[in-house]
Amino acid sequence: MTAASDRPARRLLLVHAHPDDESIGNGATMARYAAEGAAVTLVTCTLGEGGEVIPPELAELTADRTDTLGEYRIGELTAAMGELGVTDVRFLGGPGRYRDSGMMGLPENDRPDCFWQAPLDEAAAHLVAVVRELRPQVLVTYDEQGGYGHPDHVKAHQVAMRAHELAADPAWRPELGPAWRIAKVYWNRMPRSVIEAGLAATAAAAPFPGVAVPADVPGVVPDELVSTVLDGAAYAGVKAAAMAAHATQITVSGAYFALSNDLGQPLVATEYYQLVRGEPGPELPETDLFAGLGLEAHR
Ligand SMILES: CC(=O)N[C@H]1[C@@H](O[C@@H]2[C@H](O)[C@H](O)[C@@H](O)[C@H](O)[C@H]2O)O[C@H](CO)[C@@H](O)[C@@H]1O
Ligand SMILES: [Zn+2]
Repeated sequence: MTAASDRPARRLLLVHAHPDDESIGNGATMARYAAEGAAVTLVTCTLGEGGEVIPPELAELTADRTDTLGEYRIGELTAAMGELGVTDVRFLGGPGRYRDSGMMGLPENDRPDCFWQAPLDEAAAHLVAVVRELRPQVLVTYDEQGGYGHPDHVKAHQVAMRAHELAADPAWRPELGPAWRIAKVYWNRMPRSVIEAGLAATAAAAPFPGVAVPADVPGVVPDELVSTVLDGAAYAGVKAAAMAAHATQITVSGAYFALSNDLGQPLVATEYYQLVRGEPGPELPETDLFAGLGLEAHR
């Protein structure tokens, strides 16, 4: 167990479904807090084995050919985290423990080894062990829809929220370490006005054959649900580089990006959140995930 004096004062835990989600949703946030000396830990729940592959020269990696995309995406994630300065990167239950479940409704959803089929408390126990080891004050994950309905995103939400609850219960699995209550939980959000303006700009610039619609973008909500706005302008470059490192999944073109569906989206450095557990800081919208925790001196 790390002594309290050896831990950074501010500790942030992010839970994501696949390699690439962290850079798309939180790249600037992760880079900021890493640069400020906070502890930033990423837990990714699958290796993304079921993904499509953009570069033709890597096409044989897919599940229906050599089925080596998961291993390859570990390398992409390592490179992306190097761009952000994030050094603590973990896979839930260890690399390959839970396999990518595929898009909702596909036969992959029924594989016994996929994340969607994982028993909730079994998966949550792996995360409770991380929470009780690290003692983060802030947890970031997706909303109940997993942002856009992908089964691994929905499950990542369920596991993160369940682990938040169980980690704080001293009677639950005490062998996983002393209980720890994470003070603040945030869901990734995108204000509707921001994405509508960004998609209009994308359509005008036309960097890709198509343009996404708001329903394609994770976590879109009415602006008033956003509690926290992190201006990541200073980290826009490293966020773009981290996204580009996930080259099997993402193509970056200037201020825009596209997934393998070739539908352009704005690459936004300001990142938005909704506080769903814990108390907000004194000023709204918050501009710091640790606002209100008395840790301002540790920036
Ligand atoms: C951002 C994200 O969650 N990507 C997932 C997603 O990938 C999408 C999927 O392959 C879809 O069929 C494509 O049209 C879309 O462009 C992709 O982004 O699902 C994959 C399979 O579960 C997953 O590996 C990928 O990380
Ligand atoms: Zn994903």
